[in-house]
Amino acid sequence: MSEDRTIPGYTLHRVIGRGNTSLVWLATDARKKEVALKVPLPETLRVQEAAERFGNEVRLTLKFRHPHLVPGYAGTPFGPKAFLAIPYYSRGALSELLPQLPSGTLPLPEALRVLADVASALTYLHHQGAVHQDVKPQNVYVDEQGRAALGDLGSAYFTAQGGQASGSPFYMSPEVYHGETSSAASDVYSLGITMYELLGGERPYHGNTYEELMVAHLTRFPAPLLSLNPKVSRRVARLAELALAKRPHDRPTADAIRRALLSALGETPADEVYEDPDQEKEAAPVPARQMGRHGPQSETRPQTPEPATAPEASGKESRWSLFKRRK
Ligand SMILES: Nc1ncnc2c1ncn2[C@@H]1O[C@H](COP(=O)(O)OP(=O)(O)OP(=O)(O)O)[C@@H](O)[C@H]1O
Repeated sequence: MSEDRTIPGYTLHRVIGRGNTSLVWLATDARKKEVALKVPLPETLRVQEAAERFGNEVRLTLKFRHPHLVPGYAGTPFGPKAFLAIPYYSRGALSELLPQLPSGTLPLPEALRVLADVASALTYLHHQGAVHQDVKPQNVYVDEQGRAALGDLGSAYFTAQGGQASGSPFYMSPEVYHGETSSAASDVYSLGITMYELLGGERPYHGNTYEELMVAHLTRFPAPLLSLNPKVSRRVARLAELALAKRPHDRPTADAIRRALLSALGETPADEVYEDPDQEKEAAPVPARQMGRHGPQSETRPQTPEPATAPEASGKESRWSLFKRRK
């Protein structure tokens, strides 16, 4: 990515991050509001799988609306003008925030809150029939109020439409290591690893290579979370351990984890209610096949991308309704 890139409507200030796919700029929009602009790296545009991944992130980020998913303000999924505008989180990703904290970890109530927010985002995605596939602290952003948003939808897809299983080796479920299709339960496994990291202070499995990590995820069992942090409630610890079950159907749902985390915070969990999810799914099917970073190469031609520069804060995009409490 050349650093002289211009994006109409934005003033680019400085580069704040660089991932495998994109360069991230601090920018201001026409109203002088700070935003983060993700712009694909030149190599991303050259490699079809990487370009599809960026395009998928743009399309799904603009599509989904939930208070704990990083929202998309505007974007163009494909081509030399591709970009994605999202909120700027001054503290960076959670993985970057943790080492800056004196204890290297969040105080328990803040960790429970962040995890409850991520579990809430997953509950929403799973309710929509989608899987995230890359849940990890590198993809969680925490705002100044301590509320978390899950980002990086580049690997996400609707299960009904099919997609390529993928993930990050420290967080990837046994079935994905086996090359099987990922499901909501695979996301729950990655959430379980993240729970260990935030509540226990360390990841449950270690390894220096992909193979070592694969062996650990497939054959080992985690230490009891309470032995790492006795302050965690029994119910939350039990669910974190169950989230790491080797068999997907033995794992709890993201919603069960969300409820346990909120209960541990002393709150009465409300049901999450969403507006017309079927209409949403049918409204804009996503050609997100064969997007994986660890799976076999695509044999499927991607569908023709639709132009998708979304108006910023159009007012029509909020399909999510606030949590409602049900008896
Ligand atoms: N909204 C944001 N606010 C502040 N910093 C951000 C934001 N988005 C990304 N960053 C910074 O930019 C870095 C790279 O972003 P990210 O990891 O999303 O890049 P990517 O190339 O899209 O992802 P991947 O490496 O998974 O392909 C992050 O680690 C973080 O430091």
